[in-house]
Amino acid sequence: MMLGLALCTLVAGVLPAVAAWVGQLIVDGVVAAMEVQKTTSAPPLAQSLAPVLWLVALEGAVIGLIAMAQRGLDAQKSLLRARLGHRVNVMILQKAGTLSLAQFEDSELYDKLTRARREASTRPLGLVNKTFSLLQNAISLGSFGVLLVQFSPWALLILVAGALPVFVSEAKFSGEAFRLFRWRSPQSRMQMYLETVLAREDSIKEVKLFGLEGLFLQRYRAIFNRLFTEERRLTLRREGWGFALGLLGTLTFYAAYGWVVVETVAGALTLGQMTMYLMVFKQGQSALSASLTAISGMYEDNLYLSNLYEYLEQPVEEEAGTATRGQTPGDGLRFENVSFAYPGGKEVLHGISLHLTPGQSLALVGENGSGKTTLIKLLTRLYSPTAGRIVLDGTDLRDWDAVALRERVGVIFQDFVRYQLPVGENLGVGDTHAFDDEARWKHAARHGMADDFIRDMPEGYHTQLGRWFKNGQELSGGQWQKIALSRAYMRENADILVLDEPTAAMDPAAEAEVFSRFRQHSRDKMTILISHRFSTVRSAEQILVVDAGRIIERGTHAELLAQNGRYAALFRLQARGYQ
Ligand SMILES: Nc1ncnc2c1ncn2[C@@H]1O[C@H](COP(=O)(O)OP(=O)(O)OP(=O)(O)O)[C@@H](O)[C@H]1O
Repeated sequence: MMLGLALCTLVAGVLPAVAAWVGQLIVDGVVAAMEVQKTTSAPPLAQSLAPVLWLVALEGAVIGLIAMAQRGLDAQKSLLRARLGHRVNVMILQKAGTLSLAQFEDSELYDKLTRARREASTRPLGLVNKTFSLLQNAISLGSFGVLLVQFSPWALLILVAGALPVFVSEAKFSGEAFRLFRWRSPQSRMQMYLETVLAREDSIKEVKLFGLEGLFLQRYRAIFNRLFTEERRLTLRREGWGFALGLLGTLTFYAAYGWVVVETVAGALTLGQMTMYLMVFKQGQSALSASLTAISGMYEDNLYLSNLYEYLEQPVEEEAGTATRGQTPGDGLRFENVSFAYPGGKEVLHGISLHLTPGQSLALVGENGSGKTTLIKLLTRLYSPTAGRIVLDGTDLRDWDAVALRERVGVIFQDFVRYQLPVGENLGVGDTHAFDDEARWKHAARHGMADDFIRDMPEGYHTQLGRWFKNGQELSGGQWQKIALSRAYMRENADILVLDEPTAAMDPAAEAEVFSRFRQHSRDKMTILISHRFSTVRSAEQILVVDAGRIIERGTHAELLAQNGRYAALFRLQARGYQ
């Protein structure tokens, strides 16, 4: 493809000069033929016409070739655009996959990612296109130069002098445009966010009911107006200067025009040469300004690409661990004096210690924001403790091989993802090895109590979920939770199962059933359950009460009731509600 591009560029670059030269031959040929026809001993008309007509045909052929090369260039460029855009997008997404959760939550990095994505498909291609356009125009310019120098080297100089000021101002404004783009990037992100809220099915319900359209749209407009003021200022200045300095180009053209006319009338140039020089000067001017525009455009593209490089070169945490087995298999999971603060935040977990042996069940209870989910994020190594350590089978989590660890832990978070995919694949994501395995989907769905309603769906396990795609079905909150639960059952090899509020949206009968199945299924596994419902928590072998990042009570349900502390108080409160 690159070879084709280079060839077409060469042809499209050289031929315009050839066309101008043939044009000169034609005019001179015509003038000569007319002279001959005026004499008394004129040969037959056809004889004088033939050479000129051949030249006309040649000119036609050259123009045809230029058109062909130009088309060839366009076709190859648009294919390149598709491929290059895709390649860059894949690079961006691949990189996103290696970033840690903490990096994702860092707004500055997120900003880089969004900016990179927004410019991804256009800038790299722009750079390639401009390189070829520069090459093509430089070749044209070179060949025009060869012709023009024969008239006068001064003409060449005038040509260059006329174009330079526009170039300098363009380069300056490119830099300014880029700085503006960077400056407004947080606001643009807010705009994108508002667009999402106003136009996506998952938020539109609330937006409508609360009547937020006007409010959000107003905010959207306000951001636009603020950004637009800056943009208008820059555009007006850019175009104003472009026009004023561009006039210089027109001026030099007409000066050269006058000069060529004078020379022709004085007899130094033939009519054909005059036509050729005018054409060469005109086209040379546009080739030169196209080259210079390409250079300043390349500079601008490079500025934007620097943002892409910055993002791609973002250091990622090394996954240094290699252990696939623990030092003391069967020891289970230990938190040893673990404390944690989110990056840039204050400490949210303080000195947490716990021990969970294989086959044991643990429940975490505590107020909103007490740190339960955070504890699970540490266990799954989405974050690392700021102090203390977490040990699985005698080996620090940090020393575990990432894949081996992932295989052992199955987690369903409160805010599990509702994939806009067929229902079967929504289960399959629970185990990438069995992503397409229908038998495993069904097995998991039976455990998670999702099998019944899935079979009633129009296309069973192949029914599309969500509203983004054709025939997508929406599920109820409880049904979604059953899907999430089944997803956890897909992880057959995991021996640590974590459910973070898995049944909040289920009806009581379903919830009771879910837990009796869960216990049966996970007899030999370690289970951690987070719930605000004491009916689900009470049967756990170990219950931890978390308060403001500390474990304040621990024991079985009976022990905790006997202690008559926070747990007992909360339990009675909830029990009273049911009486
Ligand atoms: N990504 C985050 N970055 C910074 N702080 C966070 C983040 N996630 C949670 N926090 C803070 O950490 C604390 C504990 O949050 P966590 O989600 O662990 O609570 P929780 O006990 O699971 O609450 P809930 O019962 O509401 O689910 C809260 O004060 C919260 O503001």
